[in-house]
Amino acid sequence: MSNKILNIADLQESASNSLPVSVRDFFNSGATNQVTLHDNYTAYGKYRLLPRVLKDVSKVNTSISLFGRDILFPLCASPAGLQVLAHPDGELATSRACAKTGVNMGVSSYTGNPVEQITEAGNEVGPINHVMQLYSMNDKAKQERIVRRAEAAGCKAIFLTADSPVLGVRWNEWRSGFKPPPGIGYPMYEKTSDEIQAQSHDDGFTSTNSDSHSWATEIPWLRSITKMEVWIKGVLTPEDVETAVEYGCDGVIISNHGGRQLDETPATIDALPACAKVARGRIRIHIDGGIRSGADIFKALALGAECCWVGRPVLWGLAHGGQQGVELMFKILYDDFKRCMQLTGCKSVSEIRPELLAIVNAHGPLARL
Ligand SMILES: Cc1cc2nc3c(=O)[nH]c(=O)nc-3n(C[C@H](O)[C@H](O)[C@H](O)COP(=O)(O)O)c2cc1C
Ligand SMILES: CCCCC(=O)C(=O)O
Repeated sequence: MSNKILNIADLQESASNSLPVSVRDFFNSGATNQVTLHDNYTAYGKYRLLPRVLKDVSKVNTSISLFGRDILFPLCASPAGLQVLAHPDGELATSRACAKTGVNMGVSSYTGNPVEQITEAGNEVGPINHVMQLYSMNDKAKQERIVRRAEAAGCKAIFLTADSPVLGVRWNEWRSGFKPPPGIGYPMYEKTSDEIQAQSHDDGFTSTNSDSHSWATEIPWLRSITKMEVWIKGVLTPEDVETAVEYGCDGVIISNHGGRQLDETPATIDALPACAKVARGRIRIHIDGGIRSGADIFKALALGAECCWVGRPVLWGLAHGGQQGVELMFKILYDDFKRCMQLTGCKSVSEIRPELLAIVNAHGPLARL
């Protein structure tokens, strides 16, 4: 194996070779037949880029503004749980790497490190904004404590994950009896290692999080207890974008949880255009799932997303080399995205438009969007 890491596939290979099989499978797998996991990557392949040539691209501005601050380029770290299984520094390393790179970080409520330490670790390195991911929980007082701790720690938004009233069908996790090794707790859930060890991963999730959640119970309540922005993570339809607008949410993340929840949902890049169409500037639209190259980021922006997020690439970066591995992951995608902008003739992110994409048509020439 070449030890040169030039792209995300190289990073995945390096990480996958270094992790115990049950952790590797927990990170890399999706639900049921892995259909959506696979579609998330491959659906990007149906689009082709239509460059405009002879443009002065000597000065390219890749930045966008998010939570009141410019970030280096339109990519941030999705909230993914249990990063301490990829590297002992876990979320602290991710936070430092995001700050060093100049992008934002989502903190999973299944973090192995408390949010206060995560935001502090990043802030010591440089400017960074964090968002706190949240599930609807049975114990509302505990859920409120997570929100209040996140706000006090400086988080800018809640990402309420809406696609997980129960966990997806995870055959690999059930076969391997996956759970974190002893010694790891969930500090946001106030769960000790002993409590975690006493249950299966699936039972732990189900007994803690709520399958009786609803827009009406969650959103006004969140609004009443926090000034942070409220975003919905896991939206795939224009109908749910419209509902998020009605409930006054600040943004939605078009996401199928990286193919880990309901299998056979559409690839997020396929769900995006209809969602962006109904948003009409009334709500912010971000996307995650299967983004592995600068061209993928470019395509998502051309189809209406304001910003992209990556989950597994962060975990692979961590497993490959801790903070430096995550920085390497972001550098690969930043360089790739910048070059993609230059080669398509875009000087700023606002110039990335649908006219620069075509769609592959199996029965004839490329179709313009
Ligand atoms: C190991 C792992 C753990 C995750 N944990 C959470 C979580 O705790 N909360 C959540 O909302 N999403 C979680 N996600 C989903 C990510 O936030 C994100 O939606 C997904 O990973 C994006 O797809 P990608 O991995 O293809 O980039 C997790 C994903 C992975 C791979
Ligand atoms: C560590 C629990 C993370 C739950 C989750 O959201 C996932 O596995 O996708």
